[in-house]
Formats: sequence, structure tokens, C-alpha cells
Amino acid sequence: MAGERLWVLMATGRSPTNIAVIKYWGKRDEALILPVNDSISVTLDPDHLSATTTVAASPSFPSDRMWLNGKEIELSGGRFQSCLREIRKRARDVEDEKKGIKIKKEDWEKLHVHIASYNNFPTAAGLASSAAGFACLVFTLGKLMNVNEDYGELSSIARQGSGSACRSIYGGFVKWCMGKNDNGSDSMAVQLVDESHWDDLVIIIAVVSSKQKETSSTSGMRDTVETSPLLQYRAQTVVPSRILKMEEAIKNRDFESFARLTCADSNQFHAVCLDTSPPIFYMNDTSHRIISLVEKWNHVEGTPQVAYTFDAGPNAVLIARNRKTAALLLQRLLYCFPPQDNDLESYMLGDKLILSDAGVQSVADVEALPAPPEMKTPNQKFKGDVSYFICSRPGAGPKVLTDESHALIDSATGLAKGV
Ligand SMILES: Nc1ncnc2c1ncn2[C@@H]1O[C@H](COP(=O)(O)OP(=O)(O)OP(=O)(O)O)[C@@H](O)[C@H]1O
Ligand SMILES: C[C@@](O)(CCOP(=O)(O)OP(=O)(O)O)CC(=O)O
Repeated sequence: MAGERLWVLMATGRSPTNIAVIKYWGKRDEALILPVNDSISVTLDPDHLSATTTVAASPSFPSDRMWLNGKEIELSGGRFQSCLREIRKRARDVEDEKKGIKIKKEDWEKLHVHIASYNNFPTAAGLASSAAGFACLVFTLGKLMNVNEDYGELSSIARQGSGSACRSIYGGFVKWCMGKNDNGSDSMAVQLVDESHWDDLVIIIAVVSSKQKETSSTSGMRDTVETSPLLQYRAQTVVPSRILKMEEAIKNRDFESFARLTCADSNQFHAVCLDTSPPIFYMNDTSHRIISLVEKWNHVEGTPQVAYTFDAGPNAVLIARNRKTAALLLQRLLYCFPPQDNDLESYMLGDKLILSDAGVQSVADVEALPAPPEMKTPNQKFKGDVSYFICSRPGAGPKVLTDESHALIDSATGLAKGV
């Protein structure tokens, strides 16, 4: 290790979140986080939904510590410990000549780390913060410790933080292969296509509630595995054939098949939640209204324009076939769910340009929107039922942020900035 001077070595990374279009729900091994079926997701543009994590190592740190969104959290949990252990095992020599730092492979076992992470979207609200967070942690620790493993191996480590995190190691469309081995060595993610393959797609998320949910995915799926007879059928019969069809649909950019499979799989996942004892209700009336809005529109168009999918919460993730369709979708959403405050700016996050594509620049424009032609009861408006929208698109995988201004840890103190 370096001489007397106490140095702090840091790395900062950013990882996207992902939304499953064929859902992971149910584990066959709780500790290793091995799933009962394969799943497929789309990675979202990190500019809109991502975790940024700085990891720092220093001989002056007496213990491992972590801050999440500016608050110190416990690192003693098994999931954090698994990720730290697996990355430390693979650490290699590091030399930073400019800073005069030399760390030998075997030194990493003795060095403690400080971790600071920030999510640019709500944490634990069903928007897969754990996916972005654990992928980012593993990716960034890997950079700090000069880990040489390929992305498949990193995904397998991120999986031990949170199952869905293994898919956030890649951009574009990603498949998590459940694997067969008891030790989990073949349960990892592979990239199906990168983010440029199907870049017409526009993703609009309706944040119905950004409050923390009642049943976490982890405990919800545990209850489902223990009590739902439907889960067996889903995992063994339905998902395997859907995975093949979904891979084909993605490869061929076949939106019609993609949308039908995505909606069907979301609905079956929520059916399995209802089949759990006691039943789990992740969607609420607003979620159901959004499904109905999309189903009616798709029906009158004769072919799907938009796919919907809901994770373990009431927020809707709507995938439109292209920008023109996304603009029409947004008009419908704003008609039904006008903003509570007279502030359109904070009602549409992410790619705000979609508002001008929809011809909506002000709250007055929202009020002037005509009722969608397919709507039977046109005066049904639900002001305030959607907290805000995020407009995004398929995005790239994790990356290192080299500009030191992005660091969340102060290199002088070794502590999270601003706490
Ligand atoms: N940036 C992050 N870095 C490390 N861990 C994180 C980060 N963000 C979230 N987590 C971990 O994930 C937990 C939240 O996961 P949880 O599954 O409850 O919610 P979610 O991932 O937002 O929703 P869901 O997975 O159901 O879509 C946090 O309590 C924390 O342990
Ligand atoms: C509904 C889902 O979002 C469930 C995600 O569950 P998590 O990955 O959060 O669960 P753990 O592995 O216990 O951490 C579907 C999906 O992302 O595939």
C-alpha cells in the first residue's frame, strides 16, 4: 500500500434502471437470488432514471459505510455484503501514479470503502431503484478495484443485490437467463439488442404514487412462491414460450406482438399477486383507468399503439411505438389526468419536448384538449390522481463518470458531500 500519507481513492459510476416486459416474480433460492423463470427488460435512458454512485477506499476508513440520497444507511444487510464480498474477491492491483497510490490485490481485503449513491427518481416506489442501485454499486466497485470480469459475471454479482439489478448491467433489451446450477453460476443477464436497435420507442411513466409501497417485491414474491398455485403454471408453462416470442418480437421490431406480450405478462404478474394469500394489490384505481384508456384506444385503432406494464406498484409504464403515437398518448393522459397545480413544467419530467410534440405548452392547452374519440364518458377527468409523468426511451448501460464534479464523496474528508 502507499506510504504514510492517508489517501482516498474514488470512482463514480452511473447506472440506469430497467423495466421488465416479461416479469421476474418468484425465487427458487432466496439467498443467492435465483429466479423461477427467465425475464426480459428494457433499460431506460439514464438521463431520466438512474443511480449515481461514488465508491471510495482509504486506509483512514475504520469501517464500510454508505449514504443513500444523503442519508446514512446500514450496510450490514446480506445483499450489500454479498456484493462487496464478491467484488473484493475479484479485486486486482491498482496503481495511480499521479496520486502516488499503489494497492496490491491482497490489500483490498483490509481496505474499507465509503459509498454514496443518489437516485434521480423516487426510491422504493416501484420504479426499480434497487435495480439501478445495485447495478451501479457493483459496476462502480468493480472499476475502483480494477476487476477484470466480463459483464455477465458482473450481472451475476449485481443479481445478489437485487434480482432485477442483473439486467441493468446492459443497455437496450436484456434477458436474465434463470440458469440451472444450484450455485447460481449460470444465472446472469445477456444483452439481446443494444439501445440503438429499436430507438423509435418512447416510454412514458405515469407516477401514480411516489410513496413507499406496502409490500416490497422481495416479501411479495416470497409469499407468492409459498401460496400461489398459479405461479407454477406461469413459470413452467407460460413464461418459457413468451420469452421465445418476445425475443422474436424484439429482434424484428414487431410492435404488435411486443405490445400484446408485454400487456399480457404484466396482467398475469398482477393476477399471480392476487392469487397470493393474503392477496397483494399493487395496482390501484388510477392504474386500472390507465389500462382501460390504453386498451380502448388500441382496440379502436385495430392494432396496438401502446403497451402498458406495471411493476410492484401502481405506476404505469407505457411504451409507445413511436414519437407520434407517444404525443397522441400524452394528449389522452393529460385529458384524463390534468395537473393538480397550474404547473406543467414540474408535471412532465425527463424528455419534456414531448409536450410540444403533443401541442401542449400550458395548462390552458391541457384544458382545451378534446376528449379522445374512443372515450364513452368524455367528462371523466381525474385531476391530481397522477403525481407527474416521466418521458424516457430505451437507454445505455452503466458508465464511469470521469469528471470529478460528479463525485458524491468529498475526497478531502472521505464522507458523503452535503451531510
Ligand atoms: N442507489 C442505490 N444504491 C444502492 N442501493 C439502493 C439504491 N437505491 C435503492 N437501493 C436499495 O433498494 C431498496 C429499495 O428496493 P425496493 O425493491 O423496495 O424498491 P424499488 O426497487 O424502488 O421498487 P421495485 O423493485 O419494486 O420496482 C432500498 O431500500 C435500498 O436498499
Ligand atoms: C415486479 C418486478 O419489478 C420485480 C422485481 O423484483 P426485485 O428485483 O426488486 O426483487 P429482489 O430480487 O427480491 O430484490 C419485476 C421485474 O423487474 O422483473
